[in-house]
Parts: sequence; structure tokens; C-alpha cells
Amino acid sequence: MIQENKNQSSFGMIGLGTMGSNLLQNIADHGYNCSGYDNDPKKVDTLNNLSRNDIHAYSDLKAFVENLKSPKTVMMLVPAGKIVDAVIGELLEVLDKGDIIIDGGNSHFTDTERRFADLEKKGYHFVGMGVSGGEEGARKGPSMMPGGDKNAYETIKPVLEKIAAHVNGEPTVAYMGERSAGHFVKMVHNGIEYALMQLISETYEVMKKGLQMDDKEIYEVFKKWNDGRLKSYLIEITRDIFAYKKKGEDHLFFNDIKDEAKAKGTGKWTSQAAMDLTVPVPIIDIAVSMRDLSKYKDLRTKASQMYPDPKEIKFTDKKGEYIAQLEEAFYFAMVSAYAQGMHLLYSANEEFKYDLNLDLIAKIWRGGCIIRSEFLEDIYAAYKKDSKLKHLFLDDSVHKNLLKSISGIRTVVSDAALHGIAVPAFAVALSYFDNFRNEEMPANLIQAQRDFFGSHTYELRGKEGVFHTDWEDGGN
Ligand SMILES: NC(=O)C1=CN([C@@H]2O[C@H](COP(=O)(O)OP(=O)(O)OC[C@H]3O[C@@H](n4cnc5c(N)ncnc54)[C@H](OP(=O)(O)O)[C@@H]3O)[C@@H](O)[C@H]2O)C=CC1
Ligand SMILES: O=C(CO)[C@H](O)[C@H](O)COP(=O)(O)O
Repeated sequence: MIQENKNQSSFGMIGLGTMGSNLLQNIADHGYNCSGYDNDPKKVDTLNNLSRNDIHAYSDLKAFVENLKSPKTVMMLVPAGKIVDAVIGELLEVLDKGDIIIDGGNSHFTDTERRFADLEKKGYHFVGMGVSGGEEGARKGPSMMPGGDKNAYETIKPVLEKIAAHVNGEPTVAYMGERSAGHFVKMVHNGIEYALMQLISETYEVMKKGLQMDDKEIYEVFKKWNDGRLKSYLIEITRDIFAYKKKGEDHLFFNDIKDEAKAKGTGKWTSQAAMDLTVPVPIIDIAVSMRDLSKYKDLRTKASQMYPDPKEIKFTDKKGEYIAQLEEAFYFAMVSAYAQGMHLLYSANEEFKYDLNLDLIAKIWRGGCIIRSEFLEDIYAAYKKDSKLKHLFLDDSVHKNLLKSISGIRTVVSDAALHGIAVPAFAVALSYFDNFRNEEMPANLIQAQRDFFGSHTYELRGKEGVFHTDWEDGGN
């Protein structure tokens, strides 16, 4: 339990950028004396200029550490990668064995795995913790996914529970599991984030081109959806983006933004990890690929002249009625995005022995984080009912709701295909589902082909063993 001491700080933060500065102020707001350190003197000045007597920022690492109460607790919120290793290296020069180091950034889980083992060997307590909620979340209440040293988590738990967002009076933070579990869970959170953002952008494309709706009408749809079962942080901010005009301008500001999406990499890591674990997460894969395709503006511009739109891109004149189908389609694909992410967590847990609780993950994602949504209540209920649920599609309540939404997604995907409008995340959500419910996939043909050209062998129905055929002997 961290004790207060008037002269020394209970909590230290390294990296006083967007996340670090806001999280530190949040911690101080809850009654803890805090210290901050950054190698950028401007960030140090900005924090000191707040003139809070419960926050002291330093440009000197030694002075920063000396002002911390022992055993010392230091969190890093610096860019992921080599910088984290460099900061840990510097910290080991000034910390004592038994001190706690928390990495709150978006570190790759394999880096966290290595750092955890190394620091444990050296006698330091290491917590790899995903933090979500962006700038506002860090300041007012994020969702946090700590993993690693359980005793260290118990020490910092009272602080984390105070600064987290709260849903029904409960904090959106919990110990995720062993070693790199916290950063694995955060990575999958971000993969789902990519998928949901891609789905929302495709929904916009359908409304704009397929239904020829104007920005005001599209705003009204997102507004309405945010009052219903699609209520979520990402729909809410999309609604607000559809209302945002710069002072003195008459058009929506986001229309001035280039159509080239950037990425820091957590979505790609999710797809890579899923492929390594042989878990299909195609809706996340396609979201990553579409951000990548968006960067090829010159190729897209040339191709748009070579391959014009079909004669009629408008789906229907009855846009009011169509929006109900689009809502069903969105619901269906959104469920698929969460289901694929949860499936990945289920399998990673088996493989990496993290000791994850999927119900607890859904519980702490209900508030504070970027993918918080009304639907997370259903996910939480499903895993609470059956903590060993292998796939969300198999839950009774999800099953009932998916059945009611299939017609909407089939309509939207087929209309989009006929009218030349790209909805790859919707399409992949539907095809994933159609194969998930397909007892007889055509994978036997793939096995035959592999054996034909590479003698890779195959297994037979109803017969034990592994077989090879000389396909060129003509058969009978
Ligand atoms: N922004 C967001 O919404 C979210 C970010 N994250 C993750 O949190 C981490 C921090 O992100 P964010 O706050 O946005 O990043 P910022 O770039 O805003 O802040 C990072 C700060 O760390 C400082 N820094 C870099 N190297 C060192 C060093 N060796 N010693 C001390 N300070 C250093 C930087 O200074 P300088 O500028 O001089 O390099 C900067 O002030 C990242 O891993 C990010 O992926 C997680 C959730 C949400
Ligand atoms: O972690 C986050 C939210 O939870 C970050 O905002 C996320 O890193 C943004 O990712 P990208 O820059 O790849 O879109």
C-alpha cells in the first residue's frame, strides 16, 4: 500500500507527453504526491507551470528518483520500442532492488515478456500495463490492463482503482494475468479498435455514395445509433466529427483531411500474433490492409480513371428504410469484430498460459477505453455465464441477435458489390460467419492440391493416419 509522505512523492512518471502528463494529473487529483520526468524540458516546464504543490517535474532523472518514497513506483509512458529499453537501462542505475517499474505504453507483448523475465531475475518488480482512453481517458479515467508481477499490482492497485473510469461503481482496471498478459490484451483491444473504425468508415461510404445522404443526414444516423444498441465511444465521436466545423467555415472540417490513414502498428501486431497462433481475425486483417491501401493515393487516383464506377452507384431511393438494414449490418459486423478478438484472447491464453479471465476483460472494457460500448455488457454477460466459452457466436443471446441481423448484412454486402462500393470489413464479417457455420468447408480440395504438387500428405475421413497419393498415375 502506497503511503503518503509530505516531502516525497508516492508515484513517479517518466514521459510527460499526451498520456503521461494527463495520467499524472489524474493520480495527483486523487490525493497522491507525484513526480514527473521527461527528457524534453518544455514538457517539464508545462507541468511545473501548472503550479500544483502535489506535482513536481524534473529534467534530471537522479533528482526525480531521489524524490520518490521507497519502495519506489515508476511508470513509463514513453514511445514503445527501443526507448523503453533505454529508459529501463537508465532506471536500473538509480533504482533499488524491490522497486516497481510499470510500462504503461503500447509495448509489443514479446518485448514485455523479455523485460519481465530480465527484471525479475535482477530483483525488480515489473508490470506491463495497457492503458486506453486517449488524452481524455488518461486525465479523467482510463481503462487499464496490468499484467506481470502480481505482488507489485497489489501494491499499486489502490491508486489504479481510484484513477480508472468506473462502471456501475466498479473500476475499469483489473489484473489481467502472468508476464506479458496486460500488453497482449491491450494489443487485441487495439485490433478490435481498428476493425470498428474501419466498419464505421465503410458505413459512412455506404450512406454517402450508396444512399447519397448529405453530412447532416449522416450525423442524424450516428446520433440515433448512439442512443440505441450501437451506443459506443467510437460512434459517439463519429457523430461529433459530423458536427464539427471550424469557426467561420460552412463545411465539416474532416472533409479537409487527406484520405490516407496512418497507424502506429498495434493493429498489425494483432494480425501477426493471430496468424502465429493460427486464429482467424480477418476483420482486423482487412482493417490493417485498408489503412495500408489508403496510402497509395497516386495508384488509386490513376485506377479510378481507368476503372469507372458502375452506371448506377445509388442503392435505393428509400434511404429511410435502408438505414434499418444498415444498422443490422453494422450490429452483425461489430459483433464479429469483438468475437474474433475474444477468440484470439481465448487461444492466446491456452498457448501462453496467461491465466486470463475473458469476463474480467470484457468487464474492464465497458468504460474508459476506446472500444467501450453497450455491446460489451452482452460480452461480459456471456463470459460471466460461461467463462470457458470458446467463441462468442456460440452464446445463446448473441446467437439470437445475430440471427435477426443476418438479412441486413446480406443486403448491404450484396448491394455494395453490385454498385461498386467497397465494404471489405462488412464482406469479410459475413464470409467469416458463413464459413464459421459451414460444417463442410472446401478445405479437402486444398489438401488434395498440396499433396498433388508437393507430397504434403492428407488425412482421410473415418480412417486414422496420414496418406499420400501419386495423383499423376491416372487413378483408376
Ligand atoms: N496517445 C494516445 O492516445 C495513447 C498512447 N498510448 C501509448 O502510450 C505511450 C506514450 O504515448 P503518448 O503520451 O501519446 O506519447 P508522447 O509522444 O505524447 O509522449 C511521450 C513522451 O516521452 C518522452 N520521452 C521520449 N524518450 C524519453 C526518454 N528517453 N526519457 C524521458 N522521456 C522520454 C517524449 O519526449 P520527446 O517528445 O522529447 O521525445 C514525450 O514527451 C506510447 O507507447 C503510446 O503508444 C497508449 C494509449 C493511448
Ligand atoms: O492505444 C491507443 C488507444 O487505445 C492509441 O490511441 C492507438 O495507439 C492508436 O493507434 P494507431 O495510431 O495505430 O491508430
